[in-house]
Amino acid sequence: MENIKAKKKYGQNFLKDTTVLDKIIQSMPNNNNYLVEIGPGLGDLTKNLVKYKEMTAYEVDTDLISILESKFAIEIEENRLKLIHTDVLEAWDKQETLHNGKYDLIANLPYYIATNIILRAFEDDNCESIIVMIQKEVALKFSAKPKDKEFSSLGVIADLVSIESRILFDVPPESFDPRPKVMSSILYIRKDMNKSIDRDFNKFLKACFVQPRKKLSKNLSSIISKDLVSKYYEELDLSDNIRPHEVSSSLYSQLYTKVKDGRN
Ligand SMILES: C[S@@+](CC[C@H](N)C(=O)[O-])C[C@H]1O[C@@H](n2cnc3c(N)ncnc32)[C@H](O)[C@@H]1O
Repeated sequence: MENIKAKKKYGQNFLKDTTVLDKIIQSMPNNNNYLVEIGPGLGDLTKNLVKYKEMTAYEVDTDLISILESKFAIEIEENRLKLIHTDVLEAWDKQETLHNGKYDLIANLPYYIATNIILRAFEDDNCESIIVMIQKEVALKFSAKPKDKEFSSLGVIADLVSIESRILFDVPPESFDPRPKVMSSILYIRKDMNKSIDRDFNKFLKACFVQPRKKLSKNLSSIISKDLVSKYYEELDLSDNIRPHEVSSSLYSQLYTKVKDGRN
């Protein structure tokens, strides 16, 4: 590895296993979309991606930016790679999209903000596919289906915005330098470009799953009155004993519409 110390605060675990790098490249969707990478790090994944497509990479770490600028001087000069020095979440706050045109997001994400990044990518209307390395435990949540024990607010949202969401393969700690403490997985999500999610829906879901093993009705009564809970349960034909992970995504969507309309 270059003479650089990985920074914990930026979630830096550099992917060094070339077999895994090849497998990520093989997982790239076969389409004409532009590519966006978040956190190119030392550029090992970037080097492989830029061979196939024009792309933009967002990196927050100043030290890495100067390494990347000299490593990819030719690609930057030829406009095949655009390197943007910023916190990607701030970029999303400013411009709502990471690219003005349909794109796929490919990244080995910093674990400390991986969930936020995926949720932001769901809201970004130009982002079609998401192929990201994240902590396995979080990948299981995003790919879980109703009745799975991992089914949570993240599974509901992923289910509602996507045509497909699944784990492609696992990656062990030995594939990185430095090694993370946890197992990682590559998560693949193909969004349904006709669907979009109301930002407050996520807050509503968090309340529904606040005590995941308790009855959903109990969690709901912290945001609406018990009378309204009973009314909506009757209208949607929900059993009083139902637990949050047993409710389908479409029922959550209907329940949210009722709660929202009830407030207006
Ligand atoms: C897990 S490392 C992956 C590095 C490289 N892509 C690889 O696979 O070896 C995460 C990368 O995200 C960068 N990063 C962390 N927080 C970021 C943020 N808020 N915005 C943009 N990049 C960020 C880190 O500096 C680091 O380069």
